[in-house]
Amino acid sequence: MSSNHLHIGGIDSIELIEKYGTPLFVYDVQKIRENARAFVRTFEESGIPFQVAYASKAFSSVAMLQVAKQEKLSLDVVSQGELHTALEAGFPVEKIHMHGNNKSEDELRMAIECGIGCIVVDNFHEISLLEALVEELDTTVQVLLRVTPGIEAHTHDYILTGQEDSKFGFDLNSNQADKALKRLLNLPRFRVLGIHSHIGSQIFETTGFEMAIKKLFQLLIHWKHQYQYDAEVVNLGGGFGIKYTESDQPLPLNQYVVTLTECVKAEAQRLSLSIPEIWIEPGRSIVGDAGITLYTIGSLKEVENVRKYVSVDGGMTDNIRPALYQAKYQAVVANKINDPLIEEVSIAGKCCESGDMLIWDLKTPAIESGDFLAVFSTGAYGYAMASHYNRFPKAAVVFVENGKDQLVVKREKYTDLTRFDLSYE
Ligand SMILES: Cc1ncc(COP(=O)(O)O)c(C=O)c1O
Ligand SMILES: N[C@@H](CCCC[NH3+])C(=O)O
Repeated sequence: MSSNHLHIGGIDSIELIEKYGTPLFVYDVQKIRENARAFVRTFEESGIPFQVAYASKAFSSVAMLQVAKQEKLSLDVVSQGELHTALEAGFPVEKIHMHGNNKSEDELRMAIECGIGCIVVDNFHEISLLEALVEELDTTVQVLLRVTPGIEAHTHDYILTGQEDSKFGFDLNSNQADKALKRLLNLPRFRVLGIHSHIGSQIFETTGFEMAIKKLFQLLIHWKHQYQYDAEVVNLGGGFGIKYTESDQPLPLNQYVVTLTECVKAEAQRLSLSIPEIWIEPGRSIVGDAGITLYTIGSLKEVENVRKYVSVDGGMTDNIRPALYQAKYQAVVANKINDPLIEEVSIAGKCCESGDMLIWDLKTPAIESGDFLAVFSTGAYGYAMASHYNRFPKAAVVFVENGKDQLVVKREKYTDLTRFDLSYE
């Protein structure tokens, strides 16, 4: 173990590189557990019945979902593939919630047939599909109604979801949500558990959540008076921000829950409504800061008086976020963590795209080819959004915990890339 090497979960990152190669995603499992427990513990302290559903879109793999299961979380899936992964992981199906703005009949059938806990209904087309399916399968289904509360959270436009002009959910202002509820209440095979709203992702302030809660409670009191309908569940979605760089100032995770539960209690009291069960769906805030990506540094190019490009053996294929959202990341040279920072470089990926840049203007020690770069907080929407662009095989994923490392997703081989190709001679 060298003191000049980055250690992750008590393990020397360079030893991990020697063992598994690069690019490599490494997750500190203890950190995942701490994040999950911060949410769960704070809910327990609030006295409000709750579910913390891990949004598996942030990082879905069998091992990850097994950790979520061990932490007694529920699960949010948005596709048949995510549901399949959950079932492979042995995740309790009654604790799985299914999302999606365009769920196919096949997806809905699979969800109902496996006994999913609840389907978050997004639109009228889906209600029709579900209606036919529950008749055909002679069964019942529990649903939440996803509404768009008309809140503009302060985050990147592409990760906003709660505004009126959105592809997700039933709009509150045009009475779509009322129409959907009325329709569902007339369908005896449907049990409407309550409502769902998700205002966006990577949100630091609690104001947006509080505004959403107020809007949702206005809806609940209206529904109570108008349709004698009492919601059992209010799902407030995910979106809790994490620290990527020094300029990010997220709240401690428990603080989000304290604010949400206090606001719920106050609204329920003000409107004389009983306190519903509160569900949340954090993804990024459970796995984001638990993941680090390790790369090998290859070519170096100096554009005189402009910048120095340092290229790594991954890039937009394992982390599309800088290209997609101008996301910023912090990184260190993993084999020189105590060396003085004397250079300023920009980290380029390996793809044939000028936009494949991971970090601009990073302060580093003197860099040489063969050094290793560790990019922090890549645990969410990194591997999950990985692609095969330029036919790069997907990276491997390793979990570290209690001083031990374990491969949990194998590195793809070149033969995996042509596995589905058929010849045309
Ligand atoms: C409906 C829903 N729930 C939960 C999440 C998870 O969000 P985050 O990873 O920001 O917590 C998302 C993604 O933004 C989402 O669309
Ligand atoms: N994928 C996005 C967040 C949106 C995900 C879910 N609605 C990100 O990397 O930040």
